[in-house]
Amino acid sequence: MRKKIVAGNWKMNLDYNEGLSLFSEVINMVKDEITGNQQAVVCSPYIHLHSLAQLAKGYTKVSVGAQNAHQAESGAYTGEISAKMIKSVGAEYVILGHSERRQYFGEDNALLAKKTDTALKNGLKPIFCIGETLQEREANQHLDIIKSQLVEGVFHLDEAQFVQLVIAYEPVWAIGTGVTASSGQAQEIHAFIRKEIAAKYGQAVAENTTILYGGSCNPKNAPELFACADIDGGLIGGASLKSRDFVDIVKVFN
Ligand SMILES: O=C[C@H](O)COP(=O)(O)O
Repeated sequence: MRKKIVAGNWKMNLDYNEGLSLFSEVINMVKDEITGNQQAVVCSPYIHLHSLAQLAKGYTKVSVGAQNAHQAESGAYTGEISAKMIKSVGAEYVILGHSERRQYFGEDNALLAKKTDTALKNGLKPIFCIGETLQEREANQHLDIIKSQLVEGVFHLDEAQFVQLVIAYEPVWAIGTGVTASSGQAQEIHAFIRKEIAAKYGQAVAENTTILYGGSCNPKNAPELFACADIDGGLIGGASLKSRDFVDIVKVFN
């Protein structure tokens, strides 16, 4: 049975104190309300990571992650943060390849392949994001785009490495727009992703890979999305900034 995960991506929001109080609320709600085996992951800005990891100690259903990591182990990269640093403060996950990193910071599949290698080498679990733009979908290129993101970004990994990954499908046109992919559209792509993983790593690996949906996911639409056979949770942006909404999404798997 593959792991169900709901990951919050705070993006560049919340100062230090705001982040700590939101996270404390999340922990308290998860402690009291989560009855299943699902995992809540909070991916915060770097400044919060150490404190959040301390607060999460002893709460096995809540983990902490970063939103990016550099591809190099260390060195003269002013302003950057390494995977080893992230791991050293107690984070378990790192988001890689988010469409905002691809769009605004020019991150391409080749760079993301290196970032994935470095994250894994340092014991972080990448939440590897893939997804097409509206233009690509309208041109009927979405399956090709998603396949190339997988092939060029993560299919160089051996099986032992690949099983550490979580994949997140985020159609770019659904991120922060209020337009969610329909459950049918999302399921179609998740099934496609699982089929590609099966072709590369075999059915057993594919069956055990957690594939998240992201893009305007909220407590209202999450139940229908998460009921789909190949959707194992969500990567949540805006709704993760409200403790009640985020935990209500986590609770879908109760
Ligand atoms: O990482 C999260 C996604 O970008 C989704 O963001 P959103 O829930 O605000 O649409």
